[in-house]
Amino acid sequence: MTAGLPPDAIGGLHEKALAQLDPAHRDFFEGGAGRETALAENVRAFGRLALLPRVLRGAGPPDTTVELPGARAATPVLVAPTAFHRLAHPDGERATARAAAAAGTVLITAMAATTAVRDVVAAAREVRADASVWFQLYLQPRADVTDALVRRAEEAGCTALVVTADSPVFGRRARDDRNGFHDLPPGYAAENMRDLPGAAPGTTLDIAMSPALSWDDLRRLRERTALPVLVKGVLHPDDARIAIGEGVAGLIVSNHGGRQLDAAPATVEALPRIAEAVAGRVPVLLDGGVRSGADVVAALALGATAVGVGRPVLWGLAAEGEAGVARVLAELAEQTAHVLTLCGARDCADLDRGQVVVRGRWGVADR
Ligand SMILES: Cc1cc2nc3c(=O)[nH]c(=O)nc-3n(C[C@H](O)[C@H](O)[C@H](O)COP(=O)(O)O)c2cc1C
Ligand SMILES: CC(C)CC(=O)C(=O)O
Repeated sequence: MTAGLPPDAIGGLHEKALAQLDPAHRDFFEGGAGRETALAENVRAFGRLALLPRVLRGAGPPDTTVELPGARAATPVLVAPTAFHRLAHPDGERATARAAAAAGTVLITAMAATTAVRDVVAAAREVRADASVWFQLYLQPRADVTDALVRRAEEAGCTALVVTADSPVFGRRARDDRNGFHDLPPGYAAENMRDLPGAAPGTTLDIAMSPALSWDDLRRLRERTALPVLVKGVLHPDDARIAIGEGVAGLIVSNHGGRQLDAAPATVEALPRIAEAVAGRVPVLLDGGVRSGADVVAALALGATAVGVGRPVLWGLAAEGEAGVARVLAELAEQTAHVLTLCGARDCADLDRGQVVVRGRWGVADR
């Protein structure tokens, strides 16, 4: 179990998941790139932050709904895209989709899902007719493959596309190397990759990553879809400005949960400069290391419209399937509402940057 996690519902599910998962799959879900510095820092950076509550504001119970591209969410906690849910639980992405829909939040389903996007959206819509599912996309060097994936996401009923831009090459993950875990085991497949241009009928294509991709490819995508396009994996303020110039509908500040560039900063440390560069023109989301309602509220105060959670959802899924994911999402939503109330906030936007301070570095020295 990760050091420092409190013995709460999420911590309990984490422990249970670790005990139940096949060790190679556990390492795939838990691990990061290189020395796992970015992975650890994402969590630690939140731990360095404290919240300054406002008092006697007559705020009443907070309204936690957030407006997002192609979605209205009941809570600012979204499900970040993660691969291979059927390795965590036999119900896989369907279980995650049902729990996210029941929580009234957005599931960003992964291109590397072990369930086809049409089945993921159908599972979500069984629970809630207006459930929002976004499709996470790695732009493929073959444009006809990207186009086919986008058509699938559109036909399935996804309401936005999330282009992951932080993966010009696959991150080097020591745990996976040690375990020889580089492919899905027999009986599992990246179902979205089946029957694409260039694949023999019935077979799946490998997901390609390419350092040759550029903003031109993103522009090409935008010209071919009416769906809002968000870019995930932005850490540099200049990239945030370029993305806005390219007409993106939103940005996700992310270091891929510490699984790509290990030298990347903690996402919550990158957030204020991105929020400044964006200046409210599009929603800025963040993922990486969010483990509590206080983390969510700190990110909101620093300029995020909403956050994504990756591993905690996988812990819930591995431990208890749909019910486990539901518990994780309910816990984070409740904690968020509670912390907003304690901070005197009316809603998720009723916070400001001055309410977040760095522990040990705020106080006498700053006055
Ligand atoms: C097991 C695992 C698989 C992931 N797969 C993807 C993926 O296929 N596409 C993607 O854009 N991000 C992927 N991510 C990154 C997440 O979307 C997200 O950025 C990260 O998990 C957030 O950090 P957290 O796990 O600390 O919440 C993955 C993360 C994990 C842990
Ligand atoms: C299988 C990969 C494409 C999924 C991924 O992005 C990750 O493991 O971080």
